[in-house]
Amino acid sequence: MELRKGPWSKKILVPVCFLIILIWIFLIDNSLLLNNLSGKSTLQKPRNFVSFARNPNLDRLTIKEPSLTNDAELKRAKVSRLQVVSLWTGNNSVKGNAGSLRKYQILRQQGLMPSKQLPTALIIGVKKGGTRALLEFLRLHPAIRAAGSEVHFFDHHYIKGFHWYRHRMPPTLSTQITMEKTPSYFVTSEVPRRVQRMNPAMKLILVVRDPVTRAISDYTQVKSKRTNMPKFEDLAFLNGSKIVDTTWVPLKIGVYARHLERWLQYFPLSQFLFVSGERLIVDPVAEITRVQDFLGLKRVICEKHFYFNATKGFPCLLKSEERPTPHCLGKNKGRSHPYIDPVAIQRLRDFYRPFNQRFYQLTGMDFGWS
Ligand SMILES: Nc1ncnc2c1ncn2[C@@H]1O[C@H](COP(=O)(O)OS(=O)(=O)O)[C@@H](OP(=O)(O)O)[C@H]1O
Repeated sequence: MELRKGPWSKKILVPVCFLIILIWIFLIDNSLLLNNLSGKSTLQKPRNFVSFARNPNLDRLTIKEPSLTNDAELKRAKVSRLQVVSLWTGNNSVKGNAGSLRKYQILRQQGLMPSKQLPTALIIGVKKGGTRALLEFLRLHPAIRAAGSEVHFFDHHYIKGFHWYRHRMPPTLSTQITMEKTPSYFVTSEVPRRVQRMNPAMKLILVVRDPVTRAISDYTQVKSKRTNMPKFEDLAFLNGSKIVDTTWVPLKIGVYARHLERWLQYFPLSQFLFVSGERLIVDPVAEITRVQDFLGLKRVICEKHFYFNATKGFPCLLKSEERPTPHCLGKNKGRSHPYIDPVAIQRLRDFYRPFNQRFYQLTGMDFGWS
């Protein structure tokens, strides 16, 4: 049928064309956005953490789809295909710039609402081991979301219940891992049983550091907040003798084997990853790679995220969840330590030696503390 020419047909044709172009732009835009959200990231199988050797094939491993037995699982599987999206919002609520709000709009249209979940991985310690550095580095991964501050649920707030705990967590998608770090968990006797009761499959990450330097670091922290702090040597040995005061908490924490033995009554070794606090400083990527593998995540965090700050003497981040510019951890991380009598240090090394050896035996890793 021939379309009649004239001013009337122009009046219809122009808005119709305009409308078609608008719809077309909208569809293209959304499909691009959804492609981005659908994530090219592939989850990996967790692997045996004991080995330091890297397996290049791991990059291509994918988690097998579980057998789908009912509608709910089928729905979940569909959802899991829309993989990782960064939920970097800087706080616990789903706020953000126009771009991220738009992402959430699209996610909602897909029936994907981020929600707060209980953690499935914990950094349990040790205090002054480098736990903050590890957590901040891990937060660079779009599939990891972590509570910003120490939650202390399993030691201080257990009575408040799982609802309280879950509420402290950031919102996540089903494909993201929720985590938190509270270094006192490792040394608090009730914690392993409580964690096991909540989730027997919990992944447990322990950052360890030479127990002598750890104790000095612990002491330095307390000293920075207190005036008239006795000397380290006076606290570490009983009444000016050569006998180590094993009741002094900064020294007790360093008997890692004892604490680990307690945890091993509740969790198999395969659920632990032991991170070297020393290596986290000299080669952060090596340690972060092990953690990503342990968590079954794609190796996203790499050399390009770090730079070495010579003034601070530590690796720092080029950008992070909170800040788009290069920055280091706070002033209270990487403090200089006071002078300690080398004789006292040697005595402490002798004290820790058998416990360290036992720890190496238990973990299957030699951390090289002399
Ligand atoms: N990248 C980077 N920047 C700064 N500091 C770093 C880093 N990596 C590891 N560390 C070491 O982390 C030590 C503090 O450990 P934690 O974060 O576990 O301390 S705390 O338990 O949370 O208080 C801290 O101990 P001190 O050196 O005694 O301050 C550092 O040695």
